[in-house]
Amino acid sequence: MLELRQLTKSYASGHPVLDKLSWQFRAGEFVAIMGDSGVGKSTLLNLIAGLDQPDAGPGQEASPILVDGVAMSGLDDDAATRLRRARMGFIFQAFHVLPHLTLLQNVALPLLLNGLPRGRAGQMLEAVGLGGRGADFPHQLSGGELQRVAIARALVHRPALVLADEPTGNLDPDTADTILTLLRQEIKATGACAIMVTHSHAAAAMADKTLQLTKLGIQETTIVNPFEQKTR
Ligand SMILES: Nc1ncnc2c1ncn2[C@@H]1O[C@H](COP(=O)(O)OP(=O)(O)OP(=O)(O)O)[C@@H](O)[C@H]1O
Repeated sequence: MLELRQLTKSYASGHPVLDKLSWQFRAGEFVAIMGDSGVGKSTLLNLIAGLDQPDAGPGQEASPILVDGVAMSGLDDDAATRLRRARMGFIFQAFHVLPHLTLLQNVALPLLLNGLPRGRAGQMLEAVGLGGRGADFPHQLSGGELQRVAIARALVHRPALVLADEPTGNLDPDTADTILTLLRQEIKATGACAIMVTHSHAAAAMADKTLQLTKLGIQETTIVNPFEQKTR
């Protein structure tokens, strides 16, 4: 569904943050990405989202990011926007809930932009526990409630690829658990792939697999939920 081929990203300072990263993400898979602060997790998500560009030029892979076999680097701005809008859902800090729209309108936005029926917006608000709040405006919500709106909006149009950067960062453990269960159910129901960057072991334990990003590259690792460990 998503393939990274020798993906490399350097900032002006020179040394690559991501150095020839290769991985295949499959449809229906919920993957957590963990790693030390500054190792490049958000950079990786931004590149996949097309919000930032990988290194290009001699010695670099020509198509380092493929979505359903389509090279992101081969798309012009319009085509990249269409792909993002139709096929991706974002749970990023940068994609804030829009302040002048009601919660229902915020969640319905991806449906509107994709020409889809808007009925599912109300269902998604309900699924994140905000069923009665559709007419409210974002300023009336707590940080955690806003995050739930962002999650409903990211999933409402059944995207093939969900990208989440610390989606449960400002949620209490119970709400985080409910939200990740919902994310998981959605992925399993729609066959989407979700990639979640997190520092939380409890969140990572909800994923099918956890990848550890280090300076040396990316590799699968085993996460044990500390709350589920048996005491002897
Ligand atoms: N726009 C930028 N210009 C220059 N350097 C950047 C830029 N964005 C990120 N970096 C650097 O790239 C490295 C990786 O940053 P990134 O935000 O991807 O890390 P991260 O793993 O997500 O960290 P954290 O867990 O703290 O959020 C850091 O050293 C950061 O300073």
